[in-house]
Amino acid sequence: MKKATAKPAAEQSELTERQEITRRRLLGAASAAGAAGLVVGGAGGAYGYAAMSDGAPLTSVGSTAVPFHGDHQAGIVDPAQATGHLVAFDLAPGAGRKGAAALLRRWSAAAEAMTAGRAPNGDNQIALDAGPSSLTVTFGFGLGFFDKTGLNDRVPENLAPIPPFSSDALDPKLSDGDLWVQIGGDDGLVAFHALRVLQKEAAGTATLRWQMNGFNRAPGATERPRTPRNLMGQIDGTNNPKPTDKDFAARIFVSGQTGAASWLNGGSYAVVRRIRMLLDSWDHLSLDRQERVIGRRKSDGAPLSGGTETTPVDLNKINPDGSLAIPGDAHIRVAAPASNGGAAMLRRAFSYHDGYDQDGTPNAGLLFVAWQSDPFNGFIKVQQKLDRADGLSRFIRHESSALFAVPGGCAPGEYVGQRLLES
Ligand SMILES: C=CC1=C(C)c2cc3[nH]c(cc4nc(cc5[nH]c(cc1n2)c(C)c5CCC(=O)O)C(CCC(=O)O)=C4C)c(C)c3C=C
Ligand SMILES: [Fe+2]
Repeated sequence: MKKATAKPAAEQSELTERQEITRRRLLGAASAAGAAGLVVGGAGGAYGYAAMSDGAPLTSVGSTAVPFHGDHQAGIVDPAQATGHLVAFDLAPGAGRKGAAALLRRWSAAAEAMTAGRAPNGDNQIALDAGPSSLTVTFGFGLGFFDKTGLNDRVPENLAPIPPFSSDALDPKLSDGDLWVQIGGDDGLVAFHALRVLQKEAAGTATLRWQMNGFNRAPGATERPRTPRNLMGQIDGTNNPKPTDKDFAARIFVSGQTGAASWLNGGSYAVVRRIRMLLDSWDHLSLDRQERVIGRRKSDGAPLSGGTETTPVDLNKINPDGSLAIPGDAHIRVAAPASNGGAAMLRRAFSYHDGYDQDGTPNAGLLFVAWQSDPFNGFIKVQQKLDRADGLSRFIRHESSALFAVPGGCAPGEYVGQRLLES
């Protein structure tokens, strides 16, 4: 990383005139390219960052920074980046509340520096030449965290084990965990750098339980910002709740908690499921069958009830032959809030590919991350329905599962989770 060059938004006035001009140009170019291509950070927006060493600005990809500080942690509302690492740790015996607090303080300091494009303490220089590249680092707590830190009386009521589903094929070694870190960045080295730094900071306090590596399309790969595609080739993420929806904050972020769980206000719950795609079976389906399994066209994501990608789905539309335009077991029918008493979540996924099994089948699929203020009225309710009735079930396998309480964001000088660990 270029040392000590990126500034948090509050310190923008310290930028040199040249940096400021470049920053404005980057922001102007980004807004001209369309809002969908911009990150929206926890504190109210990404800022273009012109890291300078020899007078040349970084590209817009490298120079874009997502503020670490804010009401909510970054990495929830921002578009998923090109590279993602999901990592779970278990607290070491004896680490306790004091050790956990010190770790969160170290992690927050390192994350704050790296997301602003600065080198963290004891840097390993993996990302030395790069700007922040939309790096986000998001921290969450699993049920075991509260037990090992003696904070059982502060467990929020919705942080309960996810019930089993009939189609589950879960690997316990790849599930759960005391602490969770989600890292996302638009540059692979920047994301790996963050992973290594945080892993080193954990030494002696927490051990790695599982790690999953994911990816998405890189910014600039399409002629205009588009909804991501998954490894089945579908446009995936269209009907997510939008920050402009009037109930968006209530659906995604925890609020109104009093007493023991008030530390979680401004936070959220993350459900993490590694879902393998049975791609060989999927590829045998005709395009027509594939589209009817989801209920949308593959080419442009338009619902089979008509229109374009963003046209509202008409679940009641009947074809001329009397059949439902969106089949009865189509994924979007079964998953829709209208079919689940209004239950909704914000899906922010990465694809993964971990090589091939011995029989040649690809070990690939979706690192599904769903954000909601109440997992029982979000992921769990919808998955209970999908488990019974989704036409997509035959082509996917849930292999890992975890639920984390994700605290709200922190202010400068604070660390993530401080309200829990120090009150
Ligand atoms: C429990 C929740 C969900 C799981 C698990 C899930 C897995 C999964 N989904 C796709 C592909 C698509 N999903 C789409 C829409 C969609 N999916 C869910 C929930 C889960 N998906 C919801 C709530 C919705 C929105 C439904 C609606 O209101 O219309 C789509 C269509 C495009 C979109 O709206 O995002 C695709 C494609 C895969 C491949 C998958 C597991 C691997
Ligand atoms: Fe889905």
